[in-house]
Amino acid sequence: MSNNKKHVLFIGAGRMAQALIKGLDKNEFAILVGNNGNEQRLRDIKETFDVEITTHWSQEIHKMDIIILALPPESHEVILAKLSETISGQLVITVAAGIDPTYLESRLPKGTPVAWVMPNTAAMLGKSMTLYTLGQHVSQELQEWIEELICGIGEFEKVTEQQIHELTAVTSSAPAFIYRVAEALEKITIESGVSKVQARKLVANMIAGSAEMLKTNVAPAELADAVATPGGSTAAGLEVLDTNHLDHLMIDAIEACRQKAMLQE
Ligand SMILES: NC(=O)C1=CN([C@@H]2O[C@H](COP(=O)(O)OP(=O)(O)OC[C@H]3O[C@@H](n4cnc5c(N)ncnc54)[C@H](O)[C@@H]3O)[C@@H](O)[C@H]2O)C=CC1
Ligand SMILES: O=C(O)[C@@H]1CCC=N1
Repeated sequence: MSNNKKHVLFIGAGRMAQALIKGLDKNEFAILVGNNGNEQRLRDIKETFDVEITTHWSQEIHKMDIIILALPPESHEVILAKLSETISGQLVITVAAGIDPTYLESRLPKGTPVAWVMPNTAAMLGKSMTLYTLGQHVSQELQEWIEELICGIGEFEKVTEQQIHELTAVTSSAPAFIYRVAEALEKITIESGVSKVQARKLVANMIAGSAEMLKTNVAPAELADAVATPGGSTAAGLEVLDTNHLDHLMIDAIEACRQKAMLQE
């Protein structure tokens, strides 16, 4: 390990930890991964991502610069209590829905620098849309570390604590909504007699192209209008979506995510 690398400990080795580990620049960060005792999972991660693992993470805290909590929200209480016994100024980051800097600061020693980073699973391809916000004790240098960490996994925006509470559903949960849409379209595509591979290519590239169009900053309604030739076929499909209030369905789905995240603290 080069001494110039920042030493990062992941506590939690599930899907989000793995997405982040895959996306992070190993030239910048020396990664150590621990969990709550699933040693096979740790061995798999070591083999897959070529990182270090530990079965006793609490003994490694003093060597770390950054600690990333990639745990279920409800596991934080216990882990933060354990962490408090050994921590001495390291930066603590959580990626958990509903666990904000105020929560972290109230359970860690006074003055501990903390941050809330909200990525999505596209981190594993360096394509996450990540939100972040800082606690009260994060220096300019530590903020730069955080941005170095998250720029490796995609795009990011600094927002307020309240905004992460509200927008986790959009940037981190809603990818699952898009995958549901993709699943339905793939099924329909396969019914036309193309192979699964062809169906994936058609649907994935259609969604990727649409995302690129959105990035041009033209309004979604205008983009939809441009697809819907007057008197043409697309308008008939849009009418079905509008009559069935796709927008209301989306609001309800986002609200359900928000309510659940609030209950998890
Ligand atoms: N999956 C996603 O797309 C996103 C997840 N998140 C957040 O990431 C966190 C983890 O979610 P996933 O990776 O999806 O869940 P997961 O169930 O795949 O992984 C959770 C990991 O935490 C470990 N763990 C649980 N309790 C522990 C404890 N007491 N000590 C040490 N390790 C413990 C488990 O062994 C497992 O490795 C959650 O807080 C979630 O809100 C945030 C953004 C997106
Ligand atoms: O489903 C969850 O609870 C996590 C948080 C946002 C995305 N996945």
